Amino acid sequence: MQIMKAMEGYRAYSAPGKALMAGGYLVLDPKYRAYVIALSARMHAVVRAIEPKESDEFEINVSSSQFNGDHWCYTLCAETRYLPLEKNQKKNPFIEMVLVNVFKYFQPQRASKIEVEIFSDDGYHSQSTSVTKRNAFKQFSYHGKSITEVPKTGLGSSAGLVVVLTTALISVFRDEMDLQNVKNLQLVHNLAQVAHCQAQGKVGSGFDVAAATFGSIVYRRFSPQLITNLPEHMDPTYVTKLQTLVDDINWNISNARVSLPDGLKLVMGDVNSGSETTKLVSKVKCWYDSDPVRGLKVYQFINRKNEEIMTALTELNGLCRKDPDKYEVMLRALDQNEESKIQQSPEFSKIRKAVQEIRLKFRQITQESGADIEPPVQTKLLEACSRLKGVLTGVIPGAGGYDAIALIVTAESNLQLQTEGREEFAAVTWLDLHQEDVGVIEEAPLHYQNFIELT
Ligand SMILES: Nc1ncnc2c1ncn2[C@@H]1O[C@H](COP(=O)(O)OP(=O)(O)O)[C@@H](O)[C@H]1O
Ligand SMILES: C[C@@](O)(CCOP(=O)(O)OP(=O)(O)O)CC(=O)O
Repeated sequence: MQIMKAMEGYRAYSAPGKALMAGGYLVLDPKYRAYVIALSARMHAVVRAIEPKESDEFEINVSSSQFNGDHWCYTLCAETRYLPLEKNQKKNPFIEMVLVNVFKYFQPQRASKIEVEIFSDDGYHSQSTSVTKRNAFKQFSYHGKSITEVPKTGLGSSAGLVVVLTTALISVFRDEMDLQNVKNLQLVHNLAQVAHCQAQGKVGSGFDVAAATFGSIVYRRFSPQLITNLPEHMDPTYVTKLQTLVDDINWNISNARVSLPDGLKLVMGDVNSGSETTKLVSKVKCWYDSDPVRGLKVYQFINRKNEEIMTALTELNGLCRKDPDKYEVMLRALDQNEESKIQQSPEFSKIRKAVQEIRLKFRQITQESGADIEPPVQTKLLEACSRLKGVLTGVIPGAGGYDAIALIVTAESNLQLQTEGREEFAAVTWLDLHQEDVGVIEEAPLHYQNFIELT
């Protein structure tokens, strides 16, 4: 009772990370669709508005205490058109751009102090020297370094942060924030895309923000001009243009919810190095532009294969509902690595063949563009993985490179056990993650209290 009282006025939200299983590079163009899996690693925000304030200045304190006690303290007010100022000139462009856009969109007048606590699940960062703290509901890792210094695994921490923080702040300005309501999700998504693009200083495809909002989806992007056409923040027309963009314009994105077929799960293996997506993207763009006719042909080929994968996954979803016995036999064949039986399943064969063809094309692009999309060491690793029991297929998700690998495997398989002590898997840490259907959700504020260090 005492605790419940102390939690009054708090709200909590979480949003998932992502793995782009099919559609890397192509998804930058609205012509092509991508298959995006939302992950169980989540970013969390607990928010409380303490009203009202004597002055007309809002004060927004954001803390991320897992990262050596990181915190940012912003002030802003209507007179300065909600330009956020950080007390100690500490930079966090993602937090800053969320504040700019949410405040400009809502134009709140009655100043208040707002406190937000950010938490992030383990999957987002390498955990080498962290300390675990837990309560009865959740546990988080605490690092001795600041957020910019802890190595990332590439699951989309900034997109998760932007989505969850946007949601938390909207909940301060809106009484109703039901996240089952599509309109509310669209509001979160649109504001978060604008903030994320502005913070990154570029317009990516936005699949990470879409997955953090909507969950596992087949995604088609918005036209980049929707965001690049916005004027500067201080332009007097920014507010109305932002409001129109967020509320009235059809972004034409696709975000149809998907789920891996029953009995299959996603496994991610961190290879502990990482790649710079921006550099890879610009090298691939140069390659494409050097011969656009050929580039288009290659993209169209890869796109057909991406679509084949998506169709086969849908067919598997149907099969496991219509003929669960047959489906079960197929899964057991995968579990036992019985090649002749696996080949009798047209869906499994289609997925494996399409992935092989896509990977082959990306290896060619790797050679021709100099962008390490599938470097030989990752090819070797994926080949070794494909020989393990229970593995349907595997890719280097997203932009590829030296990032984590993603495998689709049977729910029963245990890769940790199969790979332990084996030389060819020495570089891999299997991440404790799974696919999740849903995007941003409301959480119980009570679950984020009184964390105790494990000894
Ligand atoms: N837990 C967190 N607390 C505060 N800021 C965070 C957190 N996680 C991510 N960020 C912000 O996102 C940035 C990382 O974004 P980015 O380089 O795009 O990585 P990613 O690929 O994981 O999204 C950090 O430098 C920081 O500004
Ligand atoms: C090349 C891309 O299509 C996919 C990149 O996927 P990653 O998952 O590698 O992305 P980051 O988290 O931004 O590093 C670019 C894009 O879609 O924006």
